Amino acid sequence: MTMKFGVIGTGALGMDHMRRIQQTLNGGEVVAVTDINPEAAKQAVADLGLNAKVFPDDRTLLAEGNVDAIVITSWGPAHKASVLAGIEAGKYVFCEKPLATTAEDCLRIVEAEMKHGKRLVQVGFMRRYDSGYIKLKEAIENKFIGEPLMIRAAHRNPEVGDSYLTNMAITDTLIHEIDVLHWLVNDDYKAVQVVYPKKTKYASDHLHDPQIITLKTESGIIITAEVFVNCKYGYDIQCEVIGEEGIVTLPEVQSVTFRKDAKYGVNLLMDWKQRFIEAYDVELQDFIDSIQKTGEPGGPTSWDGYIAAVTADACVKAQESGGWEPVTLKEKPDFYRTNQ
Ligand SMILES: NC(=O)C1=CN([C@@H]2O[C@H](COP(=O)(O)OP(=O)(O)OC[C@H]3O[C@@H](n4cnc5c(N)ncnc54)[C@H](O)[C@@H]3O)[C@@H](O)[C@H]2O)C=CC1
Ligand SMILES: O=C1[C@H](O)[C@H](O)[C@@H](O)[C@H](O)[C@H]1O
Repeated sequence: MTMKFGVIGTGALGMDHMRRIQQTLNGGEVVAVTDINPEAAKQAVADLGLNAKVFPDDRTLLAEGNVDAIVITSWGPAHKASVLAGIEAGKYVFCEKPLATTAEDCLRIVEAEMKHGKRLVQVGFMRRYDSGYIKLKEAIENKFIGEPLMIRAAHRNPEVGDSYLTNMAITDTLIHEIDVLHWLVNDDYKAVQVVYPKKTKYASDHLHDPQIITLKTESGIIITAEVFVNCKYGYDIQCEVIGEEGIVTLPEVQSVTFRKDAKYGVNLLMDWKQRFIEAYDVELQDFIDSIQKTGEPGGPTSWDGYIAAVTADACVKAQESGGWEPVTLKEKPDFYRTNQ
């Protein structure tokens, strides 16, 4: 049975997801699209050769698009309304990060999904599907390094534009580490702190860059995560878990080693789109397969989206205060207590 998708937001990632649904994955088809820029939606249909109808907005698409599921790849502030509309219509929802821009709005989504009575929502935290992070999690779960004690992470972009603001280092960029790192060690965050090292000359006047975020978990693990979005040299994601008996490190991106012009080295990526390209495929294929097999998506839930939002809120507060800020989560509902 082919899953009929409606896509809300036909920009960069929307195009990527439509392309993978149509050309790479099994069991899905894009039959409806919408964008606040209607020309962008029409162009997407033409460029991808879709047999899809363009709708004026998400609600009309849900009402008339004859879809089984929606993919939300609009701007973050628009996600909440589309997620709630999808749940109200009883449709499955794949929502790109963030689930919503505030913890309060994530709770509204949690309440709506629980009221509906079964899980409909998967959040696009694709690093959980990356083979490197999966290998890290397996090593930790198998006690290969003993108990994890510390994590050192780095999220580096070659450069960002003037529209990139200090808080986006948390809400847009670190949000990936916020989700994947507590999943990695199966622990909750307790408190966070942000410090600003010496600023790079390549950062806009208004932007603190780099930033170092320290996260403390309930079991006492200390995570230091560097966000450096004008590092110039490449798009570089690092993660090292230090345990009682050893260390496990996220594998480097595969590249040929070269010897040329009296140099020896490897190529680094410059574009985030390539770094987790397989994980994007796997997360969406899992969304399709899990729904067809169990009637529910199997990936990161609305509750994971809530955890990320609460933690991000604390980090943004810590950017201002310079001190430790608590991460205070509500009790996890049984509705979301499934093995992931
Ligand atoms: N998982 C990941 O690694 C990544 C996730 N993202 C997330 O994906 C989402 C989209 O990001 P990009 O594609 O880079 O942005 P983009 O700006 O390229 O595309 C967003 C599109 O959504 C449209 N849009 C905005 N509000 C809308 C609304 N209310 N209804 C319908 N369309 C609307 C815009 O017109 C635009 O065409 C963001 O939430 C972003 O955080 C983006 C990059 C990577
Ligand atoms: O979600 C993303 C991308 O996946 C990159 O990892 C980040 O660097 C970027 O800021 C954000 O849009």
